[in-house]
Amino acid sequence: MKHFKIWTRITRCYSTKSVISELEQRGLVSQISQPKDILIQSLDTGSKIKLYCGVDPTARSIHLGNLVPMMILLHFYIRGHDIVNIIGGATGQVGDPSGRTTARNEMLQQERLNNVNNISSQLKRFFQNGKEYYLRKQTDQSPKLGTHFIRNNLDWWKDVNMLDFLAHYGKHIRIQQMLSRDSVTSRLSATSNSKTDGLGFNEFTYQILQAYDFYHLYTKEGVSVQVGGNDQWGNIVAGIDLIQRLSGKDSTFEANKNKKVGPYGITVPLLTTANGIKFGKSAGNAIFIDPKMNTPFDLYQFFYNTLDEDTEKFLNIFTLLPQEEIKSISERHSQNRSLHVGQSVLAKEVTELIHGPKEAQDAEYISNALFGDSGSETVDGDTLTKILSHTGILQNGHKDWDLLETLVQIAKVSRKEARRRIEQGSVSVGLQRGNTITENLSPDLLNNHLISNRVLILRLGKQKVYPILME
Ligand SMILES: Nc1ncnc2c1ncn2[C@@H]1O[C@H](COP(=O)(O)OP(=O)(O)OP(=O)(O)O)[C@@H](O)[C@H]1O
Ligand SMILES: N[C@@H](Cc1ccc(O)cc1)C(=O)O
Repeated sequence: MKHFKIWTRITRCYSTKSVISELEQRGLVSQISQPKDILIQSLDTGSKIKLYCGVDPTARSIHLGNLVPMMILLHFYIRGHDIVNIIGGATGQVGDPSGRTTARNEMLQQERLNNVNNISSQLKRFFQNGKEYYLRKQTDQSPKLGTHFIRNNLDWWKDVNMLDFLAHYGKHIRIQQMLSRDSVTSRLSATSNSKTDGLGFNEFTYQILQAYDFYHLYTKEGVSVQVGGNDQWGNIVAGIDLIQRLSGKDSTFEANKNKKVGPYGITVPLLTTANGIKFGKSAGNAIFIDPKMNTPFDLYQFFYNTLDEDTEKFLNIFTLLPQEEIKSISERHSQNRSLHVGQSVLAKEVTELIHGPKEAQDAEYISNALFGDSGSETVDGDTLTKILSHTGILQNGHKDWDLLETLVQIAKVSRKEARRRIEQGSVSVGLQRGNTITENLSPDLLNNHLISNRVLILRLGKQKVYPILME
C-alpha cells in the first residue's frame, strides 16, 4: 500500500468558496428551505450563524449515518460558525416515527440516561477531533473556529406544563400540516393496508416537540439553521412554521429583532447501503463511533472495502480534503483500481477524523500487515503484536489448542467443516499469506508459528483473518 501526499494549500480552498456551494458540490445537501439566496447572501457577506442538529439517545453510540449531518456542521464550524448538538433526553422518550415502519421498543430510563451521556461525550470528541484534524492540516496562521455546545432538550421540556403549552402554542400548530407529513402519511397508509399496528399519539406529536426545540433554540440561543437527515425534513419544516407563526406574536422575538438569518432547514441525503437501505440503528447495519462497539480498525476496514464507485462520494462526504485533491486522488484511483488508492486515503482520513492520528496510523499498519500485498515482508512482529494488543481486536486463544480446535473456537466452524477446510488448503497460519497448512497441527507445531511468542495469525479462505493471543 502506498502513502499519498495530500492536504496541499488547503487554506485558500476554505476561505474563498461559499460554504453552501461547497457543501452542494460535495453531495452533502439534499434540500435547503427558502429563501435560500438570502441565506447564501448573508453567509457570503460574513454573517456568523449558529446551527443545530439533534440526535435521540436510542442507542449507546452514534453511527456513520448520523455523521453525515454532523459533517455539514463541521464545515460551518471550521469557518467560524457556532454549533449546537441537541441530545434528545425528552424526544427520546417519545420516539420519532420518521423513516420507520413500526413503533420503537420502550427503553429503560437508566439506559436512556447512559446513552445521553455517551452520545454527549462522543459529539464533544467528534468536534474536538474535527478541530484538531483541521488545524493539523491547514496553514492559516489565525484560523477562526466556532464554538460547540451540547444541550439536552429535557432541560427545557421538564419545565413545560401541558396546559400552558396547549394554550400558548397549541393554537399555532395546524393539524392539517401535521397530518400531511411523510412520517405520518406513510404510517397511516401502512396501517390501512393492515401492515402495521398504527401510529401512536406520542409518535404523532413528535414533530411538535422537535418544532418547539427549534423555536426554543431560535429565540433563546440565536440558532437560525437546523440540519438533519432527509427523513427529518417534515420535523424541520414544522419548526420553521412554528417560528414564523409566532414571530411578532411573542415577546421573546424582541431579543432577536436584529437577527436577519433564518429560520432555515438543511437536510443531507440519507446514506444507504448498495441495495438502498438507510444506514442506521433501525436497519441494524450501523457502524458505530464507539471504539468498543466498532474498533478504529473496523472503521478503517469498512472504508477500505468501499466500492470503487462510492469512493469519491465518500471522500467528499466524510473528509475535509479539498475537492481538487479528491479529484486528483480519484484520477489516480481510476488509473489502477486494484491499488485501492482512493480507499486507502479514505480509510486513513476518516479514521483520523473520528479517532485521531495515532489510531489511524495503527489501523493502517495492521491493515497493511494482514491484508497488504507486501505487508508481511516489511512488518515487524513485535510492533504488530504491540499494536494488535492495544487496539482491542485480538481474540483470546490457548497455547494447548491444536489447529482444529483453534478453528472451531475462533472461526466458529464445526469440527467437520474445520477439517474439510484444512484438507481443501484454505487455512494458513502466520504473517506470510502463502503458508497453507493441509493437515491438523498439534499445539506444539502450531506454537511454532506464533509471532513474538504470543500472537497467531490465522487465515481462513481469502477474506477472513483472525489475530489471536495464545496464552
Ligand atoms: N443513514 C443516514 N444518512 C444520513 N443521515 C442520517 C442517517 N441515519 C441517521 N441520520 C441522521 O442523523 C440524525 C440523528 O438520527 P437518529 O438519532 O434518528 O438516528 P437513526 O440512526 O436515524 O435512528 P433510527 O435508525 O433508530 O431511526 C438525524 O438527522 C438523521 O436523519
Ligand atoms: N428527530 C431526530 C432527533 C432530534 C431530536 C430533537 C431535535 O430538536 C432535533 C432532532 C431524529 O430522530 O433523528
